[in-house]
Amino acid sequence: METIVVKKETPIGWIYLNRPDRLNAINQQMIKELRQGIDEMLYDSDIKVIIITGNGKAFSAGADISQFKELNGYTAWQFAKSGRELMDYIENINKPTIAMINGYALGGGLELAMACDIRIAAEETQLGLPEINLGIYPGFGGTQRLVRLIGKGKALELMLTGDRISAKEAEKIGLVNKVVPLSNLEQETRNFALKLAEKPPISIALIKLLVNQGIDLPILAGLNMESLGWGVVFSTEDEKEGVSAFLEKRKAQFKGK
Ligand SMILES: CC(C)(COP(=O)(O)OP(=O)(O)OC[C@H]1O[C@@H](n2cnc3c(N)ncnc32)[C@H](O)[C@@H]1OP(=O)(O)O)[C@@H](O)C(=O)NCCC(=O)NCCSC(=O)CCO
Repeated sequence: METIVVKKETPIGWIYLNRPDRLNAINQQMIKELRQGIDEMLYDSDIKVIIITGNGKAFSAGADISQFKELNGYTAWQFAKSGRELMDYIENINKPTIAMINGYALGGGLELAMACDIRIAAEETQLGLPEINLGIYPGFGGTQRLVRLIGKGKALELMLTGDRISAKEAEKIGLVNKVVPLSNLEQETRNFALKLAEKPPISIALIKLLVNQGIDLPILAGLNMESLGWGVVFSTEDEKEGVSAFLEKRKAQFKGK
């Protein structure tokens, strides 16, 4: 693959956006290769958590603007659709994902980070959806995901102004989960991933499904899904192990069964 690098550090799967001279701008090829990289991690049962990050001085500065001049109405629609479908796919996979954000997370770069379950950013990071300054608007799911993450008022402010905000401000409004010094970014993200890797995978998959699908359902439908899901978790070996470990005062060892 030319635009990303994948590295397995069991139980963590690392995916590096790898166009550093273009600040990891997302082109059609990267969209295709990201899907392949995600699938490689998804179908490897030894990989429990996926971390997406950027090589060089940015997570990603967004969609590749140099391709925009070639787009017409139809191909622009197709490009946005393929980027947005990638983000939907990442959001809904049944393994946890972490965006490890360094430098810039702008436009499609922030939309990719928002499709991940957890965002950990270095202090120097700047985040934003500056598409409006190009005479367009966020097209990889940003208009929908940002509202759901931080609420309508602040989401509109960020999208209408196109302003960049600091990592600290992003943490304050709930856009990132954690801000750390750049020198600690990799280790803190790894530690977070290892913590998630110890949790029962079936519970993780169900929590993701309930949250991601439930948010768009009438609350009673979501609550019913939650109750029904107990029928699934209570039929797993991990539930037996978790409850036994508590009663026997030992640490549970989950197997994803
Ligand atoms: C991120 C910025 C603020 C960084 O500025 P700076 O440090 O000065 O670095 P640059 O010289 O601008 O960038 C280095 C190099 O990368 C190219 N580049 C940066 N971003 C992109 C991009 N999105 N697409 C294509 N290429 C990009 C830049 O042209 C430079 O190339 P050279 O050949 O060396 O000149 C600044 O780069 C910036 O503001 N970038 C654009 C951010 C943006 O508008 N993102 C939204 C894109 S639209 C989108 O994402 C749609 C999906 O919703």
